[in-house]
Amino acid sequence: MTYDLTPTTKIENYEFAFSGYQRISTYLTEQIVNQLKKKADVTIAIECYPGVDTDDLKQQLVDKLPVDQSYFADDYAMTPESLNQKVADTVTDDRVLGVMSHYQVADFYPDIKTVRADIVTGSGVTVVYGTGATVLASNPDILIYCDLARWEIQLRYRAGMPNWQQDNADEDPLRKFKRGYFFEWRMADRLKRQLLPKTDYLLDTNDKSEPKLITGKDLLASLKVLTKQPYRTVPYFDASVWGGQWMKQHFDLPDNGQNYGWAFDGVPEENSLYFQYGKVRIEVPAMDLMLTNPESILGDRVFARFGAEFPIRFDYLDTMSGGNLSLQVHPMTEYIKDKYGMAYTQDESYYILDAKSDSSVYLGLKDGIDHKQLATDFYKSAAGEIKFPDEKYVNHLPAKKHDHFLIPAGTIHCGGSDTVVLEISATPYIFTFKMWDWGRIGLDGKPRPLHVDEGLENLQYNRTTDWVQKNLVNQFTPLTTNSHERVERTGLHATLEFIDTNRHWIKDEAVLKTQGSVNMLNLVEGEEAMIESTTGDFAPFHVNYGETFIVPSGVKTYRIHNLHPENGEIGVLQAFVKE
Ligand SMILES: O=P(O)(O)OC[C@H]1O[C@@H](O)[C@@H](O)[C@@H](O)[C@@H]1O
Repeated sequence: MTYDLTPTTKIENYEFAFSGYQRISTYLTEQIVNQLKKKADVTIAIECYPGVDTDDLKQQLVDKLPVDQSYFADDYAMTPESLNQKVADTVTDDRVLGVMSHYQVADFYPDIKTVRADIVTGSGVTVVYGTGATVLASNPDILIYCDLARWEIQLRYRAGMPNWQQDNADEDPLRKFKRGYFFEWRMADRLKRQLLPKTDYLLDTNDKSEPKLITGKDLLASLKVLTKQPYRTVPYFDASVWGGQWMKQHFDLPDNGQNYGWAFDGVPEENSLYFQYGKVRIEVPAMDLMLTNPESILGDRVFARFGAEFPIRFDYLDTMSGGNLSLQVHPMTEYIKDKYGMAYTQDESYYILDAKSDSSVYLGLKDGIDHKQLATDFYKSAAGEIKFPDEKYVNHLPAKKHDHFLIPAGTIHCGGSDTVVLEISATPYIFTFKMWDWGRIGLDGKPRPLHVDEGLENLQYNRTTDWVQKNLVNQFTPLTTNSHERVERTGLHATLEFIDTNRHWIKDEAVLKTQGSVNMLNLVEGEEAMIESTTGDFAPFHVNYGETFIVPSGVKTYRIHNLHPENGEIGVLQAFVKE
């Protein structure tokens, strides 16, 4: 078996799952007719995640229903000019970074009394659709939620989709993404959290030509299933200026004509989930699970600390036959809080999944360097006057398979070429202050944005060679050894980072504890393994080499079974939030 690109949870008992607008509109028409037998006036609200194709929705669904009047919610939102004024502090002028917004969708509908009254008094069948439909029609007879995954939104941005209420089809996709990340998705997720528990139907609009409809109850029941068993998110892959060829070969990825640098496999804020209902497969954002079941997934302790946010992120950085990442720094906790409104920072680590003889990691400063000169050289290299003399300032360390480099925020770092990194980090991932990008241009033909000022403000000058070796490189502590397994703690940094990682080398089988936290794991050595319930509560769950999987806190204990003991030990990396 190779890496599964479409991990799917099969749902056995469900009411129905329809695909295609025709089938969906026929069904909804029947529901409207049924409602009309009970009452004279029926209101339907179709709430849309920003990015849903509302023209399509109108033509293919709204116009096909027996409707007396329809309202496109977005038409009643404030003008783009007023909206931009209102969110200027959140969106900012930076190309990459904004400030986490506190907005609610309703904040952008300041003047809707009249239309609300019209909707309430309208006779016959009224449909309100768009982002903010439920702000206009807050108590509909039928509520439909149109969902869309973040990766699909990003692909649509790149293909020219504007942001919500904007006319920015041609804008830099980095800026569109920033607007989504800091503003639109936060606001939409807040509304979604209120609506999912009461929605009558979920419309999956990821595939424009083949939308799918299930009941809200079935969605909630399906999400509940995942709170009691291991599961995987649907991975996605993206090219990068430094990207490599390893994932293409090892994960059997389609040829994209260039490279794959990134794999998002274990970023619950961005990835999605697949559920199978008979012949119909539904895709929903993995955020839906967080928004509806945060305590069961995270565990009380982690939920109390992070709220409905999944705090651990696994992703891949593949530079095999590619280039170096940028030389970079992440913000310290106080800085990210004060400047970007984030509750915790981008603490990281690089687990080396595969390497060549020349693989390396840049980590921490050298001893005895001149700090002023360092800053001058960063500015000069940013201005294109010199090539940054990294060998003068930054440690360049050899990296081999199964090494683990810890990268608490404030530490200068960079992954070298010819390396496959499994990044095991805190969830934030765009707070990267690039300080030197090796003088190259990005895939879009422009230099990638540098943040030298911010980087210098956060650089920890005391993290030099000795400290780095003693604190950040292969800090392995043996925990237990028995006839079935060897367990070692491999990271992350003991006091500076909140994630712990244990590595289990399993001969035949071993029982793991969730440690009162959600667990995120990856099979870092061995072809395949089976995750089994110690209490018979879930069916055996199969994992292949390199797959990231999640075990909810409530599972408490689970067995990992080496399916090929004759081939030697398997290695499993287990991450959790430490006590
Ligand atoms: O920023 P580039 O050079 O693409 O580096 C790739 C990535 O490296 C990782 O360590 C993370 O810090 C990411 O936030 C970063 O974006």
